[in-house]
This record gives sequence, structure tokens and C-alpha cells, in this order.
Amino acid sequence: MPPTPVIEVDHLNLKYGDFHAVKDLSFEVRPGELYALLGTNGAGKTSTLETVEGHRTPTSGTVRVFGHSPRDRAAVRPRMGIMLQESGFSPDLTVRESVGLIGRLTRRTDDVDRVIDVVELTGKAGTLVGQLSGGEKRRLDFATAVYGTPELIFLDEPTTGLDIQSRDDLWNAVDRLRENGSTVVLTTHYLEEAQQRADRIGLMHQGVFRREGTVSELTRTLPAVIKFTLAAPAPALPLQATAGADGSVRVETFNLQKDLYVLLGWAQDHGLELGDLSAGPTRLDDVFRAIES
Ligand SMILES: Nc1ncnc2c1ncn2[C@@H]1O[C@H](COP(=O)(O)OP(=O)(O)OP(=O)(O)O)[C@@H](O)[C@H]1O
Repeated sequence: MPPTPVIEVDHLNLKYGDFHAVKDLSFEVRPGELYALLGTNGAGKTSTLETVEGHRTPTSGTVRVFGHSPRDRAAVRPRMGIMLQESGFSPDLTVRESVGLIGRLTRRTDDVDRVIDVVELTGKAGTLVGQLSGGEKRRLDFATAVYGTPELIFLDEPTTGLDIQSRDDLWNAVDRLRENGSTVVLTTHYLEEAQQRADRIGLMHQGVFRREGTVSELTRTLPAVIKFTLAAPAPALPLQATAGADGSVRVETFNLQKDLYVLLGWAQDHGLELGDLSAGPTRLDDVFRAIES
């Protein structure tokens, strides 16, 4: 039997007055998985997550977290760490006081200095939140996900505003949490982060899933692209291609390796140079653009 899902969303609908923001959405998040909920602006990601986190009541449909209603706060809240886009810590508290507050609010236990160390704010432990930089505030927000190593972690655009080193540090800390068995739900507009890290992705547009699956399941729905330019008129191409008046050529293929081999052999046989040659697998960006068009 497959393990019981950590999150079960079944035919979720959310309306704001007459506006239908989330339409009949169903998905599951399995134990230990990193699930990325991605989508266009206004797709309904935040509305969906707020419902799963217990902040919003569905218009219809059901949401279960660890088998409970997320509104059953005593059963669910201590087991989940939520890193919001803005945690709203008081500017008048120090970093250490703020991290201590996370423990009292969530009723999880941890060592405050350990958490401060994980989020790389040790040198700022006595600093007031109001005096932190944007990136330092974001790292403090991340403490809400780290504190007490919760079983389920929500990361809402966790790396926005972080420099490259801080991003790497955050993802390393997420890797440690996952090694401890935490399940992670991520939203991000940095698609390469989702492409590298997500076990499965739900791609939302206008309140519904346009695609759901692993990165390879999503990307193999679109062809890979080979592009190059030809300086002089050339013999007939060995593959179906679209040629521009400027000499640019574009080949779309579901068999990149084989078609690239054919193309390079053809160029070699005819002594042709393929200018600005580029060839790459379909990326999540391409799938994303396809759902908007
Ligand atoms: N409280 C509200 N009242 C009315 N409409 C709302 C409310 N909250 C969200 N909406 C609308 O519902 C839709 C979904 O919003 P939501 O914030 O869930 O999208 P999102 O996918 O998180 O978008 P983004 O990527 O831009 O943050 C949007 O059209 C938004 O304008």
C-alpha cells in the first residue's frame, strides 16, 4: 500500500465573492517529498496554500493534513513550519527574541542558538529586527521552517531577495531537513530551483492545474530545440526544420541525441559550419511559457 499522503487536496474550490480563484483542484503530497506549486501570477497558489495551512476555509472540497482538517490547529500546527513571504516579526524584538517566539507560538522545542546558527544570523542575534537588511530578514523568516525540524515545511518564495551564497546556504539547510524526513512544499518564481530540487511539480494557471508530474514528465511533453545559422545556401537539410530568411534554422525534436548526430554528420559531409549552434533539452521555463500561450 502506498504511504498515507501528508497533504490531500480533493476538489478544492475557493471563491472571493463572485471570483472563482481556485477551481476543483486535487493533488497529494507524499511523505518526504519536495512538491513545488508553481504558476503564473494570480494562478491561485497562495490561496491554495493558505487553505492547506489552515488560514482559509474552502468554498467547497476537502483538505486534509496528516489526516486532519488543517483548521484543527492543535493536531496540525505543531507539525508544520510555515515560511511566509513576510513573517511579520516585530521590528522592536531582537533576532534571538524573535526566534524564541517561534518556539512559543508553534509549541515546538529546539535550541534557539542552533536555529540562529542554521539560518546564519549568529553575528546578528542581539540586533533588532527593524535593523536587519532585506536578506537577513528573509533568513530570519526561514527560522520558522527550521525551528524544531517540523515534519511538514512550507516555503513560500524562500530565496527571493537572497544573494547566491545565502541561497546555497538555505538549500543546504533544506537538504538537512529532508534528510531528517521533512516533507517540503515550495512555491517559487525561480524555475531553475524547482527544476533542480522538486520531486513533483503542480503547474497552476487561472485556478487549475495545467500540468502535474516530475520534471521529466513535464518537460517530455514538449520538443527539445536545436538552433543554428547557415552562412551560405546549403543542400537540403536532413531533418524537418524551420528556416528564417536571415539564415537561422530551428529544429524541434523529441529525439535530441539522434537528430543532433544526424545534423552534425550532414554538416561534416558537406563541409558546412553551423553557426551559433545551440541544442538543449526542454526546460521547465519552456513548459511554463507553453501553459500561458
Ligand atoms: N482576498 C481576496 N479577495 C479577492 N480576490 C483575491 C483575494 N486574494 C486573492 N484574490 C485573487 O485570487 C486570484 C489568486 O490569487 P493568489 O494570490 O492565490 O495567486 P498566486 O498564484 O499566489 O499569485 P502570485 O504568483 O501573483 O503571488 C488572483 O486573481 C487574486 O487577485
